[in-house]
Amino acid sequence: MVQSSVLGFPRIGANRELKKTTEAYWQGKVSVEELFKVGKEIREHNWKLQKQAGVDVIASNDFSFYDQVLDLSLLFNAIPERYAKYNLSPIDTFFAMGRGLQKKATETEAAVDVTALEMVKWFDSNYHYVRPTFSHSTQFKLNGQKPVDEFLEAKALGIQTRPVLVGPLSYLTLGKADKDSLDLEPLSLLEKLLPVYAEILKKLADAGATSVQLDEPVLVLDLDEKTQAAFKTAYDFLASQSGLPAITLATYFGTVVPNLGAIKDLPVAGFHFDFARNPEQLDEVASILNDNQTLSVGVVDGRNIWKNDFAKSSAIVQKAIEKVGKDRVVVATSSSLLHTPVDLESEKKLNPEIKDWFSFATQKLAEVAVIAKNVSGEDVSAELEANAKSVSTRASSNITNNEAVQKRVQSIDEKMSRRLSPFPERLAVQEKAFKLPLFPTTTIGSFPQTKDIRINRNKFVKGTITAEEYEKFINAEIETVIRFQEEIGIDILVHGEPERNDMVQYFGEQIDGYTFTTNGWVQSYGSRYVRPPIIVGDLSRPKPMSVKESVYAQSITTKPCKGMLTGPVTCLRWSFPRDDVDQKTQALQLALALRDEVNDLDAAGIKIIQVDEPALREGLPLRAGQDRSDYLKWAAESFRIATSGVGNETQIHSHFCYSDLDPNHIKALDADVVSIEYSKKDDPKYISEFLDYPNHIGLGLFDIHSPRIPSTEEFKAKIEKILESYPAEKFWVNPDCGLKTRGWAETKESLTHMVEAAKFFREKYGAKK
Ligand code: MET
Ligand SMILES: [Zn+2]
Repeated sequence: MVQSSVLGFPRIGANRELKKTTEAYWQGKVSVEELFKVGKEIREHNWKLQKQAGVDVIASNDFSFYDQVLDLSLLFNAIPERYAKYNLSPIDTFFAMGRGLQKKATETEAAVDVTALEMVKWFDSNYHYVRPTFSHSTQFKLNGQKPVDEFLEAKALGIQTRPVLVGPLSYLTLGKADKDSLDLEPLSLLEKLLPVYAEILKKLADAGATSVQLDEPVLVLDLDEKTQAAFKTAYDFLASQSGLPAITLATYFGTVVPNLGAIKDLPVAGFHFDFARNPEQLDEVASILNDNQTLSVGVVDGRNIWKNDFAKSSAIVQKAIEKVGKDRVVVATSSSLLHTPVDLESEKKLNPEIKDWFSFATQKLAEVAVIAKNVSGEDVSAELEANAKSVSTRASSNITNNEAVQKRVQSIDEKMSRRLSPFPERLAVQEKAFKLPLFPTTTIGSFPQTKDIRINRNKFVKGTITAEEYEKFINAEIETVIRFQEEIGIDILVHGEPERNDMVQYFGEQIDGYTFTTNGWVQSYGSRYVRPPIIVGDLSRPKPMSVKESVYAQSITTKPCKGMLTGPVTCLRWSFPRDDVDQKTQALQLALALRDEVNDLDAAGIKIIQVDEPALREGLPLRAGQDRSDYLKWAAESFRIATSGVGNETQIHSHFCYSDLDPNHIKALDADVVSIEYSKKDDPKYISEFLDYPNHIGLGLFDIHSPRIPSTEEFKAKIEKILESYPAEKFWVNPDCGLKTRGWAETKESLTHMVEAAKFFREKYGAKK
């Protein structure tokens, strides 16, 4: 019998239990015991679910209260001194590293004030991991034994699991040197790190684990020779230790072929590869296996929601079987299912025709099991037949096809993606029109999404308040936000986005060709989950989407107020895209819809329009090469199509966050002003990369992921430092990102301090002139 395997299951709980208790814990509303209890319930539920679905190899340690990479930093004691010094409990240290912590002193405890570690996108997904941060003083040692505890928990239920850990090379490569140790190369820590890996693996073996999954997704990136060679060092070392569990080395999200040299001859028990994304790598990866190594064939896609095509997947697995034999093949999900919603069955409102095309994490469990049975020769003809029917109905459905949209994409001409005049000319016109001071202050768009806002939105969705009542409520929210900004002296206002449940979903709901879930939550970072809309067909905008709110906001203030839109690439990346049409076509369809919206805003008198593209970087193909340059071209083209229908006097802004942005990627967008995440960078090298960026930039001055309030002095010091190398006349003052996840109290204080600091420099520089 061919085995089935799942590399990891969503840990948020079927009803977002994890979010609810972690947030309650942070607010001091539930005890740490309650927090741990809920974690345990989620894990147990997930394991049982997988067992019942007939999955043979079930992961443990795929659970985390925040992030699985941060789990390792805690486990290996990679805790920078600025956190360690407070002697918090392990879980509180963990949360402090993940989200920062600011606490007033009490009679028994000292005050705490520390920012979060850097958070970065997990490969090309919208999941964010907390970047391991090393310094010369990092002392790896085991700090707790979470993987063992969770293994034992499953074992107590009678479920033998395969613990999963990020492997040593990925852990180090995804990390960085801390500010105080910038000359430190993470990879140089390998020798010190390996014994700690061996120690935890040994403990797992002692607890009864016979195999472990070590995730080495960095193998799908471009790796230098040194890193490639380090695989041999690391896995030889682990193989030389006695009594460790058998290791399956797992990669996903791409092809490993360019790095085959790194894994050839590694003394591991088996490999896992992503064949959902790169089926063509089969021949080459199979050729490096020795006679005993197993081949885990990832065919059930962990990154999308489309029903698996059993015939296609079975054929891939069959081919693997022909190469290495039945007993060495395992049918698996392509990656952890972390990136998919938990259960399709909780969707009660989906059009049944469309619902039949989908498969969420829970359904994917059954899919791996069925494919495994099928290739083992068991009779699953009923399942195969039903599956083939769903797949063919979707292909021929008229929900997916809209001829008018297809024609419009075909007729896009080059002029549509060019602004009227080059930036310097636009700038001259805009300076006259807006008369902005030096260091203009602005925010990224959203203001706190209060409980009141959510309650009223729910009432409106449920129909317990009328559209008029809801509009009145939203307008009052907008007014509050406008008055606050006026009061503290912000220069370019925003309306605060209170009407938006989410920056992509809000637009998706108004674009034909999209569909939505009611409970399809996916973890984005920590306790922040998103409900990605699903692109099922050709995309078009039947009517204006955001004009009403923007016009209202502008009507109640004399200061310029930005119109706010989500860009085509971000709409695409933060949705589940179609898998039957290429991404470029989907982006161009979105670009045309947004172009109509930008033009409508402009015509309605909104003269500063921000089109956010925070997902631009994450969509970048993971390896350099043709795919990557093609992507950059169509991504920039989509943005420019969306924003080039307006005159020179209209100022186009864009915003980018959560990523290591390369200024070259954003140049081609030709936005007049961009804002980028900067608060956690603090790295002069990074500024210098932006020096020749011709247009204006706001370097984000504070971390909106953390409730921490920077003082005016802190803002001043930051600005001062930036001004050492960055020209004042191009410099805008703003936070890292939108404030929707923050509370009002900290938002007010932080922004007030930010504006005070900007005013200070305005005076200082004004005096110089
Ligand atoms: C993740 S980028 C967010 C941009 C959006 N305008 C906001 O302020 O929330
Ligand atoms: Zn942002």
